[in-house]
This record gives sequence, structure tokens and C-alpha cells, in this order.
Amino acid sequence: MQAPPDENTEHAPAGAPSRAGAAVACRDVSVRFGDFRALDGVSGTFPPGKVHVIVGQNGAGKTTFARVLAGLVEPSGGTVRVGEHLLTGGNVAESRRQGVELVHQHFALPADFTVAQALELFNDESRPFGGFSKARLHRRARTLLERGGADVAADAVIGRLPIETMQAVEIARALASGPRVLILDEPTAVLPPPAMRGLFGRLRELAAAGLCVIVVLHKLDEVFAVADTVTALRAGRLVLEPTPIADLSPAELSRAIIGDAPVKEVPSVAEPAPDAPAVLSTARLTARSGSHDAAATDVSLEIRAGEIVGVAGVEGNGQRSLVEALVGMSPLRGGTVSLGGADVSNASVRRRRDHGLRVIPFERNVEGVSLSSALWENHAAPRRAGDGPLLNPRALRERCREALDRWRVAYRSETQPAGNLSGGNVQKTVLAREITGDVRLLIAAHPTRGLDIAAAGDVRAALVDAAASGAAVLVVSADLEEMFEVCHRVLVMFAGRVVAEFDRPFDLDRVGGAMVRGEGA
Ligand SMILES: Nc1ncnc2c1ncn2[C@@H]1O[C@H](COP(=O)(O)OP(=O)(O)OP(=O)(O)O)[C@@H](O)[C@H]1O
Repeated sequence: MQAPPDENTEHAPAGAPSRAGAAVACRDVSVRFGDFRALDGVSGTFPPGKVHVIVGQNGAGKTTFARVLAGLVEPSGGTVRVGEHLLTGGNVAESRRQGVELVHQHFALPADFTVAQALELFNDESRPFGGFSKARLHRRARTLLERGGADVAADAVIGRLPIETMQAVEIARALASGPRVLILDEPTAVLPPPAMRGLFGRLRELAAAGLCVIVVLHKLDEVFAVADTVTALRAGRLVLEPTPIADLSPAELSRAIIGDAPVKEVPSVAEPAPDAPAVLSTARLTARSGSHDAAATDVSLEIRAGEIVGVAGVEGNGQRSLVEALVGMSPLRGGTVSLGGADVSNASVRRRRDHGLRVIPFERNVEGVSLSSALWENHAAPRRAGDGPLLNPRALRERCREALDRWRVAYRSETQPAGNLSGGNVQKTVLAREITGDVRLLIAAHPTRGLDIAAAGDVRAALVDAAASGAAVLVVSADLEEMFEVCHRVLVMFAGRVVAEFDRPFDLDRVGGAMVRGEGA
């Protein structure tokens, strides 16, 4: 399938694949995990030259479906054809040979490799004796990056790249072998809006060049922006076969995704009481910089009980560094933090939690949960004020079940490991644990990322409810419209500093301008 290795021969041209795209045809595909059916008799044909979007609630089976096509999950029944070829199933090498490439929800390139090294990891060409020279690796990487539309140097380190560039490198990696079918699992979950428009443009170009592009998405406006056809799954079953987007209204699509599940109205945001006390205040807080984030510098802010304050900014401008300093995950380099009037500048995370701090972290799979631990253990992990010295496991399990049910988490038993849940449901378990009655300060980083429309509505309503019950809330989000819906004020961070502050009614252009220019004109 590959050209013979030669100094002047590279892989199939990625932007214009040498192989024609192929249709993917599934018949009655089922997947079981134990006695649970993650997919149940799914059929559909996805012709080449189009962008096919797969939608469905958290846990509907979208990722499982993508993984079946990529050979990462073996179906328990049914067939998948790529072009004329019938896949044997559960064989990654075979799927790749047939030209199926998957860009995962969580990026797979090693963070401490350079771009050229990372791309080389997935190079199927046989190496000349003695391997490749660095110059040749870089030359090959540059070709792949150019063809994949990724604007980045071959010697840049993966872990230091902005998220959209990391994704562009992942796509360049997937395109390197000249695939016929390109699958992207929730590619927009991590992207700021301008990068999303670039991604959609790229996907449309690839479809126009003949590829069969299959994309998992959640947000309706994104679906309408990029799809040729839409397919909906619900609880593992096909509820909308591949249907031209032109034949669907937003209401029909929303019904296909969530069925009769109620979408909570976000309550209107009430003004905090005039004499509401400050819950969080910082004075000239200066933090450490993260691996790809500016250090929060000289940040002085105050959030009162009942107030929701948003932190906007292009990713990497200090938001993460600020949150880590507020939570106590990284020590301050200067300034102070106080919580409910108590100075917690040097306090541990645990002590800050005792003051009523709750956190929805940036990386839910790393900082939010232990994927190998049972759901009830994750739920019980942070002890609460009022928990006695001896905790009764049965009571803890019940507390966990109640919280998960309230958040409509799709789980089978509170004893299952968190790692068995779908991505959106992992996020919901963190929300179920952190957004509780005893919260005084809630710090929520991208709280609706990866959530379906019903769950995202639940979260927005819960943020507003938490404030209405007297909590102070800090929201970091790339989704300005979401922030405008729930926040009283929005701060903009640029190069680590708060450079602008806006009140309701918000003006998208002014906030967006401050994010890009670093000044609040
Ligand atoms: N390895 C596994 N073991 C057991 N159950 C699993 C496993 N992988 C997935 N599941 C279950 O299969 C169901 C479908 O999961 P999947 O990840 O495909 O959902 P999804 O539609 O992609 O959801 P999300 O929008 O939250 O990413 C979920 O209920 C999940 O808990």
C-alpha cells in the first residue's frame, strides 16, 4: 500500500488523497460490554465526498461506533464494509489498511516529542538501514504538516502547542497515509470558535477531495455549519438514519438527539444582594505559568455571594494558571487569596475545600476523577465538612446513586469504574460531586465541554441555581455565548493579566476584541 521508501518519495498526498474515498456501510452492528449493549443493531451507509455528522446524548454510543470503524472495538454482531472490503472487525491494522483513520477525543501524540518525532511514530514506511536522518524527518514532517494544513514548526514540542495546533498535527498525522475515511470524535470540544471555523473549512475541503468524513458533534449550530448528513444514536440504537441536513430543522434534530428528555430552562440571572459579602478575593495574585499557559499576573478580583463571574480569553492566556492558584494546586509567587474572609494564600486544597471551595477542573480525566476507581469511591473521595470519622460505605453508595441519578448520568452500577463511562458522563460525575448544596465558591472550567444539549442545559441551570443559593461562581469557558447567558460580569485575560471587564448586556465584538487585542476598548 505504501510507496517504497526513497529520499524523494513521501506518503500519499494528504490534502488530496491519492486513493479515492470509500463508502462505509454498516449492517446491524452491535457491541456488548459484558451484558450491556453499547450499540444495538446499527445500520447506515456513509458515501464518500461528504461530511457525515453523528449526534446523540452522552453515552449514546458515538465513540463506540467510531472505534468499531477504526478496528479498536470488536462488534459482537453485524458487518462493516469499507468500499468493497468487509472488515473482520476489531483489527486496527486492517481498518488502517482499508484507509480508515480516527482522530481521538483525547489526543494521542506524546507531549514531550517534537512534531517531527511524533509524526514519525505513525510512519508505516519501512526505514532505510540505520533509520532516518533528522533532516529527513523534518522534511517529511513539513510535507505532512503542509498537506494537513497545520501551521507549525517541525521542531516544536507537542505539549507546548496551543490546543488547536495540537489538533491540526493530529489531523496531519491521520492524513499522512492518504486515508479514504477520516473519523473525528468530538473535535470541537476543545476548540475556540475561530479555530472551529478553520477546522470545518478543512473538513469540507477533504470531503470535496473525495474523502468520507465522519464527525461526532454535540452542538446544533456546529452540526448545521458542517454536515451534509446527520445520523443520531440514542442508547445504542439508531434513531435517525443518515439524513441530509437540508431535510432537518433544529427542533427535529434536537428531538432526535434527546427524545423526550426535558431540557431545563436556564433561570434568569438574579442580581446579587447589594450587601452580599465577598466570597473570593485576590490581591495582586501572581502565579506560576503552566506548560502551555501564561502565568496569571497581578490579578486582583472579587466575587460576591450570588455572583457569577466569567473569565474569557484565548486559551493559554493565564486562565489555567489562575485557576490552579485559586484552588491551591500550585503555590503563589506573589499576592494573596482569601476565601470567605479567611486568608488561604498558603492553604492546601483540602483546607480550601473546607471553606466551601468546589472545582470542576480543566482535565476531568486527570484532575477530576480516578478512572480506575469505582464511581462511589470517586464520589466519596473528597470528604465533606460534617462527615464523621467513620464513613458507612452503604450510605456513601447511596449518596453517590442519588447524585448520579439527579444528574442523569448513564451508568449501570455505582461500583463500576469511572473509566467505563462515556466522556460526557465522566464530566457529569464530577459535576454531581462538586455542584452540591454546601458549595460557597464554585470554580468551573469548561463546565459543559463534551456534554450533550440536555446536560449542558442542566449545568447552566445549576450554575445559576448555585449563585441564587448564595454561592460565588467563577466560570472559565471558551464559549462566550454560554458565558453571556449565565454571568453577571466577564473578565478578559490576556498574557496572564486581566485586561478588561464587561457587565451585562455583553457585546460579543467588544469582548472578542479584548481577547484578541489584549485591551478593553
Ligand atoms: N470499555 C467499556 N466497558 C464498559 N462499558 C463501556 C466501555 N466503553 C463504553 N462503554 C459504555 O458504552 C456506552 C456508550 O459509550 P460511548 O463512549 O460510545 O458514548 P458516547 O455517545 O460517545 O458518549 P459521550 O458523548 O459522553 O462521549 C456508555 O454507556 C459507556 O458507559
